Amino acid sequence: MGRRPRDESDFRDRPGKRGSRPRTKIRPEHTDAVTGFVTGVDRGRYTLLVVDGTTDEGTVGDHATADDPARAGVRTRTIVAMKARELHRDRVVCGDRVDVVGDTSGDEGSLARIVRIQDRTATLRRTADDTDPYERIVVANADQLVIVTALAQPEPRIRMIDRCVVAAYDAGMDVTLCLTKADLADPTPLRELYEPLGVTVLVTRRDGGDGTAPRADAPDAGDDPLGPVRAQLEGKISVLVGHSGVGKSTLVNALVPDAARATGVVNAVTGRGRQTSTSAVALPLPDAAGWVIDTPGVRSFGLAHVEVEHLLAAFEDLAAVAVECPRGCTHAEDAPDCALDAWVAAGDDGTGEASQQVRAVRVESFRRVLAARTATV
Ligand SMILES: Nc1nc2c(ncn2[C@@H]2O[C@H](COP(=O)(O)OP(=O)(O)OP(=O)(O)O)[C@@H](O)[C@H]2O)c(=O)[nH]1
Ligand SMILES: [Zn+2]
Repeated sequence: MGRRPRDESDFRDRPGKRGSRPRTKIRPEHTDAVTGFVTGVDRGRYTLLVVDGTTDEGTVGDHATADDPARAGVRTRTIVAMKARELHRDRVVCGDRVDVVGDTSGDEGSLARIVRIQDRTATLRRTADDTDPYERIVVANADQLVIVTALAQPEPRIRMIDRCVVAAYDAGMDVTLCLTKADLADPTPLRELYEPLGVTVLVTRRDGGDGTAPRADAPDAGDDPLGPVRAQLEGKISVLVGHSGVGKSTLVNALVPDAARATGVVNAVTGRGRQTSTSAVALPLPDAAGWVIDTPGVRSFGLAHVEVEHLLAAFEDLAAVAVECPRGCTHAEDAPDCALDAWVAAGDDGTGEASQQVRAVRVESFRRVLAARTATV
């Protein structure tokens, strides 16, 4: 098993010619830095949210002590920043929390400086293709990947979904599968394929009313037609991916009423059209109930960097079993003496553990995404 290939964030760790002498002896402390939450990146200009400590009356309010501008209920203001030279080639991505100094007023024409990238909880990565060892971080610190897939028009592509699942689990993120266009096809087969993987499955359909807005395919949707979808997004940072035509824009526009305007703000700053932009953008859900990160440029993930053991770690029950595997076990279907097979064969031992069939489906599902890691699409 190879080491995880280096990416840009490892740049500073690279030993110099004379050992590990740091690049700069003394780094400025920047004790006056505030935390920014990166909501957009475009051509070296970063759109950030910072905590706005003042109230409407101009006095310092409770929010001054809040430290995370992405948290629900925190009052924020938008600023524009550039990367300080000391960050070298380190990439700042959507979802990052950064230390920012300089003019953080957000006034027109103001430009602050990002001096540090805070530790990331999750990093969603992609490579250009599976043979490319160079990986790029696409989004940082997201809680879940929401894979938007149409049940028809276009037809769902299992292999693509599996690959997204692998990328998310490798990143340390949860997975939600949002099946759209339930008015055209039955969601049951896909639900049965993904629930054993620990994936939350949501279903939406075209609303019978005005015909355009989607609604959740649940009997108890209540007043809010997208209630179950919103509940799954609440308080979280969710990355949405999906192929063209699956209804992702329809969904985002329904969830974030001023999504078009919000992305328009980014355009105003950069003078660049949304359609040609391939960078991710974070959109706030109403009532500060979480964030949706739209990824217009990301249609798939190269998985060259994903290690089997890292992926396995996302399947806690299987990982516990696999400690009994022979050294270097691939855990694939043809792996000799893989402990997962013995676990399935043992089935229900009368102690109330999962039955043989449930175990078999679980292992099969794991092996399917494991295979998708290296299969060509
Ligand atoms: N029948 C049906 N059509 C839908 C549904 N949701 C969206 N559509 C239609 O599917 C088409 C594609 O929807 P979009 O929201 O533009 O899809 P997208 O994934 O954003 O695609 P791009 O804009 O190309 O990235 C549009 O004609 C929508 O009206 C649905 O639930 N049922
Ligand atoms: Zn094994």
